[in-house]
Amino acid sequence: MTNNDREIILETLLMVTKEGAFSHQALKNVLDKYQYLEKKERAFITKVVSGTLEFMLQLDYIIDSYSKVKVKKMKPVIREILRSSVFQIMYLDRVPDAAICNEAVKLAKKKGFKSLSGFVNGVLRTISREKEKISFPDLATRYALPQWLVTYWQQDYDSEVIATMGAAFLSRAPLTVRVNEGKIAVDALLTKLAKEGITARKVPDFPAAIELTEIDYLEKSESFRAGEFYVQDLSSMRVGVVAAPKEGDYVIDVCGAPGGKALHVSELLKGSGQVSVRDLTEYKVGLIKENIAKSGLTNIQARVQDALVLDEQAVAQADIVIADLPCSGLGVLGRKPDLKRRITEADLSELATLQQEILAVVKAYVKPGGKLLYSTCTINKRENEDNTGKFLAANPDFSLVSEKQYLPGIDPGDGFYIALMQRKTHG
Ligand SMILES: C[S@@+](CC[C@H](N)C(=O)[O-])C[C@H]1O[C@@H](n2cnc3c(N)ncnc32)[C@H](O)[C@@H]1O
Repeated sequence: MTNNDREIILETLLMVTKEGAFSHQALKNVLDKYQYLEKKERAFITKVVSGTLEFMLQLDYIIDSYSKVKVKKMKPVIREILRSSVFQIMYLDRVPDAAICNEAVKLAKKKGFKSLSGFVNGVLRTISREKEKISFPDLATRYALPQWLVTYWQQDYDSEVIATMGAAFLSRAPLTVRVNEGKIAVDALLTKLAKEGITARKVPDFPAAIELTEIDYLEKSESFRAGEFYVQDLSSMRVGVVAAPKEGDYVIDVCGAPGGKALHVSELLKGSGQVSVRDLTEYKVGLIKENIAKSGLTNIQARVQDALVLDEQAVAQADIVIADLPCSGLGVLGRKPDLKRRITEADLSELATLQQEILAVVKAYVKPGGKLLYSTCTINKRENEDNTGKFLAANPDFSLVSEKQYLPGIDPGDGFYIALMQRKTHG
């Protein structure tokens, strides 16, 4: 890889860590800006930027262990050069360590830090020499997790579970998609994808799911553009299965964008019934509408509706209400490196309160005898089990049918929580 690639990596990391950009946006911006890059170079830049951000909390520990100047006190350019180089030394074998050090030194000089090039060289060469001996003092550094989050989880999970989740977040999960069986059978899609050069296989216990590997750009797939499959994690597919809609059911999804779960439920209704999907803004509802159009499903409509505001027309109308609510997203930390650095403990409590407020409004839409499904993609008892417990305590006309927290590395798919409740037929 060229020094130019490394300069682009530096530019991208600075956009994220200094200017506060989201990592996927920063990466998209630079890859759009440098259109001339070859596919191999784009892949390298993406890998190093994503990996550096994902492992950052651990990389900083390593650098601090071998540098007199701590990461927090470093000039941003030097800090990002060191972080991305240490990521390569620790986790990529394509480039020899000596070349990584040389390129880092060259880049520091080019960026006007000639006086610090010896420092960069010294720190990186020491880390390269000592790398086999590096050990991590705790779960937070071992799995590149914020210390406050590990402490928070330790209230509810033992260290072994947290370690398993931490390892799962750092491993690359294959991309799972749900086959739109109204359009194509699973086996037929597998044959079609093979012809398109996409490697795919079925997932045990998830009849409509397939896993894709070695896929480079989804939009290139004709089947994807034709709406024959939809990108959806296994955990999220469980919502449709647990909701188990019956023929003719009327379903309201109160926080539905971009529409994954609602589309699944609409498909399970096999052309019968109706699904009303809502979200807060025109933009979000636009995303749902695009996905509905692509799916070819006709028993589903989308509209703007604030879930915190009662929709009088919907009171006692729904056989099933799906409340897949905004949450802290701790179950998908592996896919969202920004979240790890941004989320705070205060956010967790705020979200738990918002979820309670939404549930208190949307419960009214459930018919007597109907179901309320509450789900989140997080691992946090305050948002999950505690909220369900509070809801049931405040609403004796509802009872718990089932409840499960799915944990990454332990259950297939992302971390996820689903509670199914039922409204009593009378009283
Ligand atoms: C977890 S996501 C939903 C994912 C969706 N169920 C799916 O499967 O594709 C939560 C959604 O809640 C929406 N949201 C947040 N606050 C809301 C509110 N007050 N009313 C309606 N939707 C809201 C967000 O815009 C976001 O799209």
